Amino acid sequence: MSAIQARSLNKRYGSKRGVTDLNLEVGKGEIFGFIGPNGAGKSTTIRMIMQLIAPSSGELTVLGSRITGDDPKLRSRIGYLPSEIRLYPDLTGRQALELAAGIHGIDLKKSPVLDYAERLQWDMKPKIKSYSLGNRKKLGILMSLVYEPELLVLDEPTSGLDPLVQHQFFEIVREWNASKGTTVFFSTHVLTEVERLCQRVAIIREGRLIRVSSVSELTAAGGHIVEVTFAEPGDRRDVYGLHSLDPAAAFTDGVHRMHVSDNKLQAMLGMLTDKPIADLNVRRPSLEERFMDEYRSKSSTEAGGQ
Ligand SMILES: Nc1ncnc2c1ncn2[C@@H]1O[C@H](COP(=O)(O)OP(=O)(O)OP(=O)(O)O)[C@@H](O)[C@H]1O
Repeated sequence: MSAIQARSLNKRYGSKRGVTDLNLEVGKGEIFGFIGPNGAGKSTTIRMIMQLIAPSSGELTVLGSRITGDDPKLRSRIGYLPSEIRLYPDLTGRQALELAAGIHGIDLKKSPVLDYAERLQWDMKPKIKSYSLGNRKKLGILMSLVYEPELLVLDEPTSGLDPLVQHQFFEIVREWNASKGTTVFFSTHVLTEVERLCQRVAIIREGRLIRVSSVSELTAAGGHIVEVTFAEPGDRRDVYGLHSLDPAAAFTDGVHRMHVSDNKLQAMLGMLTDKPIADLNVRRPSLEERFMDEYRSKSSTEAGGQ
């Protein structure tokens, strides 16, 4: 059974689009990334999953329940981290966490969340109103985990966290997913996070899903990046005819950079064998580079009127 299933899901805000014809399936136990630029529709999708806003049309099923209205029982099975956290300002961090645990009949002292608080270097004594953005975020993360939900829905969980804490957070999510089989659906702008953590990823742009695939497929399908520094200085693209294999071959800071499909790699390397090479790097594109490619290709398709 899927953890999340959307069929022809639409959300309009008056005449403005939120998301359009969204079809998405997230399997139970998956760690699923949801990426796209500002205003793409990530939070809109997440808010529909959390029943905070109603779809304009289409079907949405979460943990086997079709969403038709307010379903508090279903919501209590989902841990949610909103992009902007609003909490009781006069409670201390610990009191807020105790409150969240108590509502679900959980004894905070026996919960792994206290250990996670330490790993996230979170000070639970101050009042929430004195917390920095990062500390608020940590509290939000811990509150989403405290009652051991079946599904974690996280809207940009790492924004405002420093790199060490981000790393700890991802370790915790990975452990939680592995030990409890919790499904994780999270939105982010940080593609390296998706690459490190997710099995699959959906890319949304201007309210429409433009791709859903495994992270490895997305990077593998992108051919190879060949970066060459020649022993002779300066731009050698014309001299060595590099444009014949990649018309968009670039030259920056002494490095020639080509993007070639898998079936042209052999020809590219063959062409380089008799050239004076000082450094050569052949690699799969990063998710970020693939993501930019996806964007460019969709933009040019649309620009072509299709
Ligand atoms: N309450 C609202 N009223 C009107 N329009 C809205 C509302 N919320 C979102 N929108 C519009 O819906 C579209 C999708 O916004 P959404 O917040 O879902 O994007 P997002 O991908 O989460 O962006 P970001 O990365 O900036 O958080 C945008 O065009 C936005 O302006």
